[in-house]
Amino acid sequence: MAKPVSIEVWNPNGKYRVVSTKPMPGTRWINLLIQNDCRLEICTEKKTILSIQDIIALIGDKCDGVIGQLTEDWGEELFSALSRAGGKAFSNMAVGYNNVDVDAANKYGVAVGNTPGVLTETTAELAASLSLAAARRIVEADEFMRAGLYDGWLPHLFVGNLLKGQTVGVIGAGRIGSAYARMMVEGFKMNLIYYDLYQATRLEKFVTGMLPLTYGAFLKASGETPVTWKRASTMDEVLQEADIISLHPILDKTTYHLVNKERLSKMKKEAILINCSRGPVIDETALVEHLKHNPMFRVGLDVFEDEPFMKPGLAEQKNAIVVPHIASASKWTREGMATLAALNVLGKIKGYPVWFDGNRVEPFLNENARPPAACPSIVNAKALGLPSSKL
Ligand SMILES: NC(=O)c1ccc[n+]([C@@H]2O[C@H](COP(=O)([O-])OP(=O)(O)OC[C@H]3O[C@@H](n4cnc5c(N)ncnc54)[C@H](O)[C@@H]3O)[C@@H](O)[C@H]2O)c1
Ligand SMILES: O=C(O)[C@H](O)CO
Repeated sequence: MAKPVSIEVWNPNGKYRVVSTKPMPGTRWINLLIQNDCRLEICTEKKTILSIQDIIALIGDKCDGVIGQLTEDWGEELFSALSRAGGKAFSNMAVGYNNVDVDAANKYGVAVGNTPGVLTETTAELAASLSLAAARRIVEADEFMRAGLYDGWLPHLFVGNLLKGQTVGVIGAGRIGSAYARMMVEGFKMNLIYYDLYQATRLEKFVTGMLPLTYGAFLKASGETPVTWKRASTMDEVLQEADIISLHPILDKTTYHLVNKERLSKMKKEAILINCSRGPVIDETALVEHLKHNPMFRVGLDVFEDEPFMKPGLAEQKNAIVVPHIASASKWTREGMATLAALNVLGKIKGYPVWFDGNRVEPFLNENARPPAACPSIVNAKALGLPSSKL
């Protein structure tokens, strides 16, 4: 028998029972659910990561849908419990869904939602922030200053890397990887090399394409050296050529330990590696060793292999900047993620179709208009045979 978990209840007489495993930012998501006849139960338990048993207790005997978090292990046990309770929808409040066993969800006919698009720029901005902080050694310099060690300007004090004219490498040039690439190319006039399984046509066009308004054409017209781009045919090409490399693929079997000991050794000695995707994309133990032996190599990490923990030795490395998985943490984005997650669950409960393009979710985010009668993004829509619509 599962232990009861503390909850806050909204609209107790609502017809549909929806559970959120965490309080989420903003109120729009709450209002949208209760205005649509949902009884909403928000888990207020103090511990950060809920266990499977906690979530089973939250689901209870009758539950129409759950909004959950990337820290939860959504597999056979939870989807069977949700299905037994009559549930048909689950949404992660995240774009990444490597914590979800989609095959198990398919088996129980549960739709799985995620929250693409709304976090693209925010996440890319954190990757850009980490790139700058690592290149200019901002965290080390801040610690030095606060420790009272600054006793005057010196020619060698905290010398870092100039970005302009250097090469930025992007691995996984999807929504976030492309947004980051644009920021670094446009903001710092860096040349671009990227690796992805697919061609990032819009990104390539942005950098140099033939249209009069592209960035490359603009630089040329202003008498500046145009930036260049290259699609690498192997990931190793990016590792060897780039001065800063930012990782933005999904986490799956093909990207687990994509950056390992051997690949680290192919990177330039003074390169910078940024990870705002998922921790296991890097072999973190190998990274710690690499940082120890290459003091001029720097990393900026938002995600970790055994989150919330770091591998032994990482915290002691001065050439590592570490932040606690905050890449999507801007107010607008987090409120938008909550809205998309709630609308995924609500849409399925109401029998709405699935929105035609998870890259164009803006209509759901307009606070002054009623959102489209659709689920913004359901990752297993095809497997479940759910109809899609532009409305
Ligand atoms: N740190 C954070 O807070 C944070 C925030 C948002 C997203 N993320 C992570 O970033 C990921 C990407 O998000 P997105 O919206 O850009 O997704 P996306 O699907 O638009 O982009 C992912 C890209 O990775 C590419 N890819 C897949 N397998 C690859 C491989 N083996 N080698 C190279 N490229 C490969 C895909 O082709 C795609 O272009 C998410 O899945 C999530 O895990 C993290
Ligand atoms: O996948 C995601 O969305 C992030 O990790 C949290 O924003």
